[in-house]
Amino acid sequence: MSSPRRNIEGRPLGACAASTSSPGSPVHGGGGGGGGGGSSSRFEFQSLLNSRTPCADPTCARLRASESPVHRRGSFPLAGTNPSQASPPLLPEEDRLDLNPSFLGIALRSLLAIDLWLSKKLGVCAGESSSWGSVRPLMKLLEISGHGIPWLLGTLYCLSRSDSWAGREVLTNLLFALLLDLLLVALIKGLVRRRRPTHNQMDMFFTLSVDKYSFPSGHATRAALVSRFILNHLVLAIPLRVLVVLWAFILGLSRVMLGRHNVTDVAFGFFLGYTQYSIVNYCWLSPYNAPFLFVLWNQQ
Ligand SMILES: CC(C)=CCC/C(C)=C/COP(=O)(O)O
Repeated sequence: MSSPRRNIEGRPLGACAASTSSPGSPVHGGGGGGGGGGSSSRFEFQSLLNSRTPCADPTCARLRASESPVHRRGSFPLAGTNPSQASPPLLPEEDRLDLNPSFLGIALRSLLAIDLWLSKKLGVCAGESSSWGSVRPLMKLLEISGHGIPWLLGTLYCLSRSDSWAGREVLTNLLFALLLDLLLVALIKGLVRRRRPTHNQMDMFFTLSVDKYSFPSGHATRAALVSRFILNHLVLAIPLRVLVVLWAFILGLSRVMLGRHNVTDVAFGFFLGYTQYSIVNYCWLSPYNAPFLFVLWNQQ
């Protein structure tokens, strides 16, 4: 929301004084009982508020000029004409606010342009006729390996078969992690509403309505979350650990290669999944803090 413009004294700045105002009007600080000298800035303030027509007087012209983008930065000479009233050369408040967004805006736009360009370049399996179209079936197999349904069903199945407390505890937390992931990804997708790349074919297996949006990649969040979870809670030999990390990385890359996502969707997905694991670890469910859950599993 833009704040009302202010003059150098921090007062609200409306449009300029009317060139149509009579010499006796308060605009000129003359006549009508208006004061000269010491009270001129008060009249200037009134005139700024009361008129939106172009101005002729030089003080007002300077005020107008200060509002133009060319003059905004570093233009301070807006104080009253009396040198004793000169304010310190501070940037008007709205100028200080505007400098950052414009820099951020340029940086973001550049990042998005690079993102779109790179994603299009990497989308080599986006269709059967694409340059790597023959690898598409393999990429789609990878897609299923990171889909929410197999992970949820697999975890529930293992939970029903688990006969140790330790196993149940780990699986309960994996289930919690998967559900939290689905919720957060759906929430962010619904809020951000970034469309999938135009070269994507929407032929994905079992999607939710928010999955028409691409930011962040749900497969990437799951890949990061699940792989971090596995590495921390399963005792695996080194080659298997490397395989888990490779799976997560290739799954993320395959989202861009299939044309499902832009690079930033996947990058943010990895970050989100990594962070989600920290949340799950922080809220770790155990028979001590969530006994009802474990009693429930026991009754199965
Ligand atoms: C229906 C369930 C349980 C999960 C949906 C899984 C899904 C289709 C996610 C979309 O992933 P991307 O955002 O990576 O395309």
